[in-house]
Amino acid sequence: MLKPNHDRRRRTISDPLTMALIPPPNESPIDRENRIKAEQDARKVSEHIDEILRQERIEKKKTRPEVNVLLLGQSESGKSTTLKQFQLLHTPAAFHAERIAWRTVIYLNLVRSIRRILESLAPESDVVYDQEEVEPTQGGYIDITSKGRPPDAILGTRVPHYESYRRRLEPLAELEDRLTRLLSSQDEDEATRLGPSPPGWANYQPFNGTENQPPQLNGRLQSGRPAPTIVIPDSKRQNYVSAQANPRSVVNTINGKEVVVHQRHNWKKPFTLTDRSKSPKSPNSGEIEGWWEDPEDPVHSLNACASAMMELWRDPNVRQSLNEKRIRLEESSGFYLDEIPRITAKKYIPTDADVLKARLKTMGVVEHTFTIPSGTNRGVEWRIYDVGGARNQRQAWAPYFDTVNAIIFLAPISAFDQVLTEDFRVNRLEDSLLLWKSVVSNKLLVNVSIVLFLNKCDLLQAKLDAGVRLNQHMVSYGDRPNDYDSVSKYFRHKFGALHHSYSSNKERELYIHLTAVTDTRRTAIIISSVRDIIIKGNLRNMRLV
Ligand SMILES: Nc1nc2c(ncn2[C@@H]2O[C@H](COP(=O)(O)OP(=O)(O)OP(=O)(O)O)[C@@H](O)[C@H]2O)c(=O)[nH]1
Ligand SMILES: [Mg+2]
Repeated sequence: MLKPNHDRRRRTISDPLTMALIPPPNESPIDRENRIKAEQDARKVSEHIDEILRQERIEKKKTRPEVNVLLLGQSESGKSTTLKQFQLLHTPAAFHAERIAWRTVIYLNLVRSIRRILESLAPESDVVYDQEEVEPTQGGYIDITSKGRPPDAILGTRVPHYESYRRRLEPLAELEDRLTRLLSSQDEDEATRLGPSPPGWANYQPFNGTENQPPQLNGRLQSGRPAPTIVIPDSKRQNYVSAQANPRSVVNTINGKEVVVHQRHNWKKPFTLTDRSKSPKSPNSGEIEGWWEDPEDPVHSLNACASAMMELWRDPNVRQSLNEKRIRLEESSGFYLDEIPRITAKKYIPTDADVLKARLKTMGVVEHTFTIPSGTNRGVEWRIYDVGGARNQRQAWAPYFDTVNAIIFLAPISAFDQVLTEDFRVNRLEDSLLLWKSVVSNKLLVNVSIVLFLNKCDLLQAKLDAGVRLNQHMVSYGDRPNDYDSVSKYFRHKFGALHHSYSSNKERELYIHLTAVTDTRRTAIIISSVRDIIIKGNLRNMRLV
């Protein structure tokens, strides 16, 4: 029950501050004037303190901003893989929850590797074509050539059990079609496809493996080969797919088109566990415990072909034939051929490493946000933008240049002997160098921190160890040693020198890392250091503004 009023008043005036502010009952006019002046002074001091605190809050907000990072680089340079590493490091629970969705992509990557092998072994490919004999307007082109070898050497690579492999692996054509349709966005445009022939195709001289003939095009060094994708002539493609196959599947599975993920297309949704496969299952409800109980699931076709796939990949004749054609599938994106039993198992769940290796081309811009949970930069919000790197995607980059604080540029230095998928005339490394030059010299990016990842160092090492010589593709390398240390040092210097000469900001410090962004442990260390560098650069730039 409430006490009477006087009680409450007693409590109030027992408060020392209130007591102090109550004027004495016998206050003289002079005392009153002094008291009012003192109160006004005290109010001014208090207001001044309030203003200082307000300014401090504004400053604090300024120094704990959100950081916008843009991942740049050509297609297949490793941008999306770097984004996956950021996710794995900062939002591991979400990353793990999505692992199952990557199963479909991994299946497709595996099936495409098998198709590449079969296409390269097709008897039609044994026919000796000279580049000049191929009529580019007919859409038929071959990137296997006899140049430098006698035709009978090629005929000698015919694989004994080819027909049997082809027949046993035929169900994969339908599976590839199904997976492709499930994953593809509908709005992929022309230039991201491998066919028909790009303009000037007839000028392209495929990598012929001879030491004394780096191919020249338009007066520039244009050596290399496309990513290990074998394209066989349209007229000869039917052999891979059974005559009974759905005509649509013929189109989808053999047009060489790479599957693309578009930001508007939520491709992961259909592949996460569905209502039908929730666990635990309830009897007679039609629910199933897992996808492996669903007879429609792609795993069944894949699992049924597992032993044929393994035999094909382990067949010494097949390996020899691939070697002769200089097809190194081990270096290609989405390589799972060494792990067929694990990947095709009915209850297969992708590991972190599998997800990092999975290849799905990006179209448009994908955004990922996270907040740093601990340490000096705790609470800072990061926005990372992953863009498509193919040539027809690069116009989407510029709108981000106004607001970006830092760029992580990826240059895959193992690609010195490869050409762009979207333009067979252009060497990948040359494209990376040109792109790098245009980024560092861009005036809009004058205050942006730049970190350079010289990526795919693991593949570079393997390639050099396999005897591929850099100076056959980059004459400027001269007769320096063809080992990893010398080559990586050379690339570091080359990219550094371009930054030094063309940077729009002469004060800007460049941070270069030799990376293999599929390697989680090493990449986590690099990402932490990059994070600190970016934050530091960001603060410095804010003081300059
Ligand atoms: N071995 C190896 N593979 C890598 C490395 N970095 C990326 N990859 C693989 O290369 C493929 C292409 O990488 P992505 O991250 O998809 O390339 P991207 O730059 O996003 O390509 P776009 O989306 O077309 O612009 C994937 O299969 C990756 O797993 C690396 O350092 N070493
Ligand atoms: Mg990507």
